[in-house]
Amino acid sequence: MNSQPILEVRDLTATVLSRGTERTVVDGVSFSLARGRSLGIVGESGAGKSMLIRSILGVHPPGVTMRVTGSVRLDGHDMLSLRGRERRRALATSVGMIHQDPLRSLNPTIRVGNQLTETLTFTGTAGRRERTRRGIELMRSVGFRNPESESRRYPHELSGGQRQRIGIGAASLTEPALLIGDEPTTALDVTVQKRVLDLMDDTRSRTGSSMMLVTHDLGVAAERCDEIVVMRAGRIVEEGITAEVIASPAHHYTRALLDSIPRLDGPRLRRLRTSADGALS
Ligand SMILES: Nc1ncnc2c1ncn2[C@@H]1O[C@H](COP(=O)(O)OP(=O)(O)OP(=O)(O)O)[C@@H](O)[C@H]1O
Repeated sequence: MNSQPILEVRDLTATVLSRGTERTVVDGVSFSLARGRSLGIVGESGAGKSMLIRSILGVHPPGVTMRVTGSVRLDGHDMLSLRGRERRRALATSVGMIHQDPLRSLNPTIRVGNQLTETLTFTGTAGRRERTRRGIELMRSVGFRNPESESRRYPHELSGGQRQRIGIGAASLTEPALLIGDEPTTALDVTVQKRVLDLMDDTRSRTGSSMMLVTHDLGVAAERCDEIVVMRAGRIVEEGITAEVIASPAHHYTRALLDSIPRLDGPRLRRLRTSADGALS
């Protein structure tokens, strides 16, 4: 078995360039993720979690010019040196991406079954009949009871949880080495959140994928990930094995995030102070 980490990020720095000004949004980030393991990227809004993922994948926000330096080795690909078609091919075969709002990534005019199998068309892995069969099989595996008829629906005809199931199905279609969830359950209500996270866990056990889970919720990362990276203002302030970070957080910001996790047995919660309050450094 390949013992190389699935992802190795070294000194990654991303700077947004706009009208003669520069703003560093990811600042000297280094970490690695072993194959088969799961990593939670945690931090408040604006900490740089999404920009970190974008910089790793080389997918920048539309209309934004960015300079990215450092190195990213993903499933054997030297990501920062890849361009255009080569990069898209590396992403299509090695990475499955699950977004916060699957409506953003689903085409409203295409039936969900057809969208699911689009990736297979792109990677050229199967003929039309085989793709349809795989799409239906996949919908069943992500919890649809009547996939033959449900695959003919349009995205707006599904609930938020069902759409996220389609998102997870699409992300796992090619059994990628790395699944990335960018706040995949933030838009869902609590009971649906648990089912979607369970489905991601099941999918990982089926495909053997590693996982990066981006979330502002330390509780979710603590429950689902082997390791945690805590980000603040573009930097990593704490990282380690989940159980150790939770048992004895070294950084006061991690302690503040921990204090803000709702607990049924605990005292009333304090609101987490954010950078906007200016009190945490
Ligand atoms: N399109 C953009 N153009 C310029 N700056 C941006 C853009 N998107 C994000 N930023 C800036 O980059 C920094 C990091 O934002 P990022 O979206 O990565 O944070 P985040 O931790 O993912 O937060 P959230 O969970 O709210 O998305 C912020 O200061 C933000 O203002």
